[in-house]
Amino acid sequence: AAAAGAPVVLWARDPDHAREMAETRANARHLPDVPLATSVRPTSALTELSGCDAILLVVPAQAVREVTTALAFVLPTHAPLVICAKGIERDTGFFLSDVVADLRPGAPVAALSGPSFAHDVAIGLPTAVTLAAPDPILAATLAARLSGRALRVYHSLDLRGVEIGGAGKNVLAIACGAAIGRGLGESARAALTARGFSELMRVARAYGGRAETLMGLSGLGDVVLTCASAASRNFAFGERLGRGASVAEAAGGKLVEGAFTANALSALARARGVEMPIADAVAALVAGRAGLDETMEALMSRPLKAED
Ligand SMILES: NC(=O)C1=CN([C@@H]2O[C@H](COP(=O)(O)OP(=O)(O)OC[C@H]3O[C@@H](n4cnc5c(N)ncnc54)[C@H](OP(=O)(O)O)[C@@H]3O)[C@@H](O)[C@H]2O)C=CC1
Ligand SMILES: O=C(CO)COP(=O)(O)O
Repeated sequence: AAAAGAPVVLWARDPDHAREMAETRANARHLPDVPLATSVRPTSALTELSGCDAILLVVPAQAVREVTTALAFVLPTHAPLVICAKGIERDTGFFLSDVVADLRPGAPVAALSGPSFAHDVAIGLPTAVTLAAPDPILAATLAARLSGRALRVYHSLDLRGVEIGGAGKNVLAIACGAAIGRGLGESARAALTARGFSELMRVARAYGGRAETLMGLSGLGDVVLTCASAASRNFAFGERLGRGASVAEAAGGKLVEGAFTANALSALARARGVEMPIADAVAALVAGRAGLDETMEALMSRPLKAED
């Protein structure tokens, strides 16, 4: 947002962290080698967001409800909230836009998603993402305001499709990482990526998402990035599981959104009669209901069918 020319209030929950960022003009905890742009003003006072005309909600998916609840007290109803997390609420199975709509009824909501490692964006490497909102003017306006020299923000009306692509790709990345960690090879990774993508298309269709959205940046684009890169926390988590680590060891204290999302995604699919065997397998793996070899065996012995 700062690179696109906006003055930015950067809220952090920890007052010491906000103070340190304001003093050092860097975020040593999360992006240590990237100086803060001069137009970024760190704070830990939520009330300082009340004058902002758009909010980027960049917290883990499972924290969206807590932070939105607090924000609802300070934001005017017309201020759009842009969800940047990729996941599904584990306890309720809600899409994140439904969590936000629940807490801020009638307020504008959008989602920003796509292939974009935070560090790449922060240092100004070329990146393209999608901003979706049901309101076409809001989607186009927010996308234009966030786009800059290095970050291209496309806009879309398909909020559900964008949310499903972002949440689902993390689950697929775990499957791909596990296959690589177990030594199953690049061909297995490609098979899991393609068949997993087909699962995402099916579940998105069942929830009203458009195929074009899934084939775009927030779907295929992010599947390609996350399933192929060891820099992805979800992929790296899967890779460590594949090498025999326990779930806790594999996570290593890092945020692994796919591990929180897999079960909820499987349940959403089942509720609409959609088959997602790869997501089911990841859900079983991260819950400790099945081992990796057993999971692969079950996937490989599924009845053959026409490719869909
Ligand atoms: N990192 C990346 O490259 C990308 C991440 N995303 C998505 O963005 C989301 C956040 O990921 P990421 O930024 O990496 O995660 P982090 O773990 O770095 O957390 C982001 C921020 O959220 C804060 N936070 C966590 N829990 C709470 C809470 N309960 N209340 C208030 N603040 C909280 C953290 O604060 P504190 O520092 O105090 O812990 C931190 O500043 C995820 O859904 C991820 O999938 C999407 C694209 C790229
Ligand atoms: O969403 C991301 C890139 O688009 C980041 O993925 P990880 O959370 O797996 O690191």
